[in-house]
Amino acid sequence: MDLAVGSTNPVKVDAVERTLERFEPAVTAVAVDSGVPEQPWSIEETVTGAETRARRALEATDADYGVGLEGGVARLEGVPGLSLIMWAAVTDGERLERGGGPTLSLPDEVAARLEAGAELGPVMDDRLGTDGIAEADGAAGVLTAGLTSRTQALGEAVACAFGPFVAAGDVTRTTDESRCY
Ligand SMILES: O=c1[nH]c(=O)c2ncn([C@@H]3O[C@H](COP(=O)(O)OP(=O)(O)OP(=O)(O)O)[C@@H](O)[C@H]3O)c2[nH]1
Ligand SMILES: [Mg+2]
Repeated sequence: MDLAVGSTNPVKVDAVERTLERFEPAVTAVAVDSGVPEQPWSIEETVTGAETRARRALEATDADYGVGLEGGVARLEGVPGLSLIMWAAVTDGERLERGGGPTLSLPDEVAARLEAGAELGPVMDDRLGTDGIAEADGAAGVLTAGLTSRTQALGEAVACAFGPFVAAGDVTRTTDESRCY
């Protein structure tokens, strides 16, 4: 099974490879424009970014599926403050499915800097004195003290978006006698 991921961020590629390893996919990372701001500021923008990445990754390759992953922030109804959200989208060129990943609250001082127009990754790096936390544990890992990680969290979104294709019987586990199709 060939997959095209609409990002060259190794955390996103890793999330796809780990979640779907049972299908032994050949994964190609494709740099694509998400079509949304660098820092998505709503569920809608985040979902749209994931969808656009999935479609453009598939268009750029002859993969079986395009996978898009987008992180964003949003003020969620019923949840105080600003939340980190993440969404995945998977398309086979005809059908597109979406899945959400874990959500967590961002510290008020981080929220204030994002409100002022900053991007989450750089803000986290500045707070932690790191370089490229978004391509490592991520805010998801740091803010949960390692109980999860950005890779693991994004992997849950991938599972929710790819699952419908598996449940529909479009994809089967690779074994000696059968193959993904
Ligand atoms: O430290 C972080 N931990 C996270 O858990 C996380 N989730 C999202 N972001 C940040 O939100 C913006 C859009 O995210 P994003 O989907 O564009 O990802 P990205 O920019 O890292 O990769 P990519 O654009 O090369 O695919 C970027 O500023 C990301 O840094 C995170 N930063
Ligand atoms: Mg980005």
